[in-house]
Amino acid sequence: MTFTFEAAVARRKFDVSFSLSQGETLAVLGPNGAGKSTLLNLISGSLSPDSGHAELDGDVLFSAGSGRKRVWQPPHTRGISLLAQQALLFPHLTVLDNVAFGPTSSGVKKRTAHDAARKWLAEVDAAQFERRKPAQLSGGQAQRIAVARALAAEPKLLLLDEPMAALDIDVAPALRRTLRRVLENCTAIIVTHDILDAYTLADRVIVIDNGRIVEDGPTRRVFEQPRDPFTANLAGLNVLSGIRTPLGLRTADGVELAIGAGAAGAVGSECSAAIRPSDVRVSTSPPPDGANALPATITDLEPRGDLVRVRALNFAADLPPALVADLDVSIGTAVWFTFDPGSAIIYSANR
Ligand SMILES: Nc1ncnc2c1ncn2[C@@H]1O[C@H](COP(=O)(O)OP(=O)(O)OP(=O)(O)O)[C@@H](O)[C@H]1O
Repeated sequence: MTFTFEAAVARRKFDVSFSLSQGETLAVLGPNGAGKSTLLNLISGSLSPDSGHAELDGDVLFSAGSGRKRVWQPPHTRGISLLAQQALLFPHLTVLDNVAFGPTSSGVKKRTAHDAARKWLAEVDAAQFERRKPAQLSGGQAQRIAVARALAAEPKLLLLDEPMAALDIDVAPALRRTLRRVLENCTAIIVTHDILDAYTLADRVIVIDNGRIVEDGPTRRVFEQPRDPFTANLAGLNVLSGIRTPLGLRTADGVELAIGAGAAGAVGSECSAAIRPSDVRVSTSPPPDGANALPATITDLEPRGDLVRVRALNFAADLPPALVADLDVSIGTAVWFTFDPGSAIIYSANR
């Protein structure tokens, strides 16, 4: 089973293509308005592209554009289930009938559909709720039932639209554990704003910005070696981009930085370096040796746990509050960020 997708929607400035292998779980991340819902809508069939072509397991979902024979498969024949932020259960049906709904409407006998529904309810640890009506369930319980209902339809591709977003923070981890288990046997695409969802559920990540894919790769690599500022911010890393030099890299502003670790392309090629904000120091005068010093102006000071994030336009340092007080810095103060060569990792921009 493979899924191939290519679609453009001009009025939304959306132009994305990618493919997915059998059993792969792909996380889709990106800022608000990036095009994540547009992507899910195109795949599930609630939106039609201006041009493009998508195939699931050899079955054409849509085909449009010049030189292509127009194909449009309605949502219910695509072999795709969508799990939304809200459980959206049928209020008048019991939990069992809600989960059996997919199999029953595809012509399976009621008894067989109920057997399948019980199997899926057990799979999501919700067997005890089968006689209840949706109004008698908590948000977390209802979302479990929605997972069972989505899986009972035996989709070739499961779409998840921020499935944890509407849940209380204390029930999300249990649902995340359930999803981790059931997604092992599924091909799935999960839209999320949460890096933890991507780390725990996805083999691969794409980041969409302005309707284009700006990152695509295995989850760990994308977050450890981000190319895009949005991804770097999500991963809690500073990323500097520049040209590879024998010592490290030279930024576009001409600052020469020594970087001790990592592998990058040839001298003169484009590269990036990632540095944790907790590995960055701040001083209010230029360091005497001038090494690895980035001049900046503070744009923001924000509390982060027991540290304070001292932020400039594209760079940040996490410092203890007492140190921030000693430095006597505030928004608008000119500072120098410094870091040890060994605390940064360099990598090729064309990974
Ligand atoms: N119904 C619509 N009609 C016209 N344009 C739309 C419509 N829905 C979204 N858009 C536009 O398409 C672009 C992509 O929006 P989309 O909803 O796909 O982003 P998103 O990544 O899902 O954002 P969010 O994280 O805020 O949900 C945006 O520029 C948005 O304004």
